[in-house]
Amino acid sequence: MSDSLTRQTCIPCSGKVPPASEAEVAELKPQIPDWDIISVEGIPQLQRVYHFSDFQTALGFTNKVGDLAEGEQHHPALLTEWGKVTVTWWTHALNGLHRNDFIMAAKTDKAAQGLTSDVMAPSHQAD
Ligand SMILES: C[C@H](O)[C@H](O)[C@H]1CNC2=NC(N)=NC(=O)C2=N1
Repeated sequence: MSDSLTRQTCIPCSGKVPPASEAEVAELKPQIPDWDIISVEGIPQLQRVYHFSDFQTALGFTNKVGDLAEGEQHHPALLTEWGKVTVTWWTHALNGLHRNDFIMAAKTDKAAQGLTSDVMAPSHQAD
């Protein structure tokens, strides 16, 4: 069993490193079930929208994600709106997805814990 994504750290990534294989994506995606894989101008990206009760909380979360990004030297696109933050991860150097993006998505989920006003699906509710 692989270690949880939140306990892993990003590796420095250059254009020489291959993007995540289909098998790797199939292994990693279930660990971040609330994220979508979208395609922007042919570049696959991980995206999730988080909901908050006001702008201040959304901005606080944005800054938390910014701190995470600086710590790992892997940076997302962040769109902060009233009560809402859209986070998008991909690896610019590869024009695609790398394990680093899945690690950061999992860490982003952890950073959001206790801050969001997302309505949780029953399958994700804690006992
Ligand atoms: C030198 C520095 O580590 C690189 O330019 C990093 C910075 N942050 C990055 N962030 C993301 N998302 N993709 C990259 O390829 C990337 N490269």
